[in-house]
Amino acid sequence: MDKYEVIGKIGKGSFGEVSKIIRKSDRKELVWKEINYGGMSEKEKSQLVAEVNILRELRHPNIVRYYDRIVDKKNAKIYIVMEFCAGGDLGSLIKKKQKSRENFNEDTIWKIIMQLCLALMSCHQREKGKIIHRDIKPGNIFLDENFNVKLGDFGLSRIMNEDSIYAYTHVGTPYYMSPEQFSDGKYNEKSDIWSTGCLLFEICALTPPFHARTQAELALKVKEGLKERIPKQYSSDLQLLVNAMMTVDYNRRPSIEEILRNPFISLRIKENQ
Ligand SMILES: CNC(=O)c1c(C)[nH]c(/C=C2\C(=O)Nc3ccc(Cl)cc32)c1C
Repeated sequence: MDKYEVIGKIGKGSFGEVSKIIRKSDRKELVWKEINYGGMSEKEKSQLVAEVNILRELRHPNIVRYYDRIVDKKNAKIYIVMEFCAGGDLGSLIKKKQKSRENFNEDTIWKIIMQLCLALMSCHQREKGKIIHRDIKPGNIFLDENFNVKLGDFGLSRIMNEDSIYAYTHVGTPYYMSPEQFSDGKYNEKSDIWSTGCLLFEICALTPPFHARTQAELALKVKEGLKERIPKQYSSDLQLLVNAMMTVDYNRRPSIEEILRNPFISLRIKENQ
């Protein structure tokens, strides 16, 4: 713990508090996420260790970089040290745009979604077995000082799923839950594609694709898949991509490889690289 100086809390990550820290050896700005494993079963604890080990090996410019972990046995806490993203989370940025009624320009949207697709590809195609995120949402995507997009909490959410007591510490309507998850709780890499489609819709429309007062109502709307068009200022390419990613039947929903093979997508990647 004394390798780092704590600056202060900067956010409530999905499964624990995030604080900004400074590494004393080189004054590098970092963050750590504090996870209290006190109430965890042995199974959950070993799953947490497995998830952190997966996080350690993920190296991609669009995935939040893992640096270190500290286990504080006395207080039953684990601190996961990760890269600092000065731009904060995409959720806050969307809220700001909503307030100022200012839409993202189309080029920025393509840059964001392409980086996310590249992050997803590196995890869905991982040779040691695909990693599924399960919790893609604006609050889990971070921006660095150059507006590069970083997917956070990769893999951690696998242990913190609905049957974990920790899953309910973070509230919020599951706006991005896929039809197959609502139907039979089945989750696969196509579910990450659905959530990314919902995210793309929200970046364009500055509001989630489905609104409901109850989860039951949300489930119905999601399974119907009926949503508004994205604002007409955007190209049909963008609308086509949202529609493809939000295909209700996951067997017909494109894989990340298919999305990145699509000409109007791959062209944008080349333009933005
Ligand atoms: C108001 N909060 C912020 O502006 C903010 C900033 C500048 N950074 C963050 C969050 C993270 C950050 O900077 N790096 C992170 C790595 C993993 C996770 Cl789960 C979160 C972060 C936040 C929430």
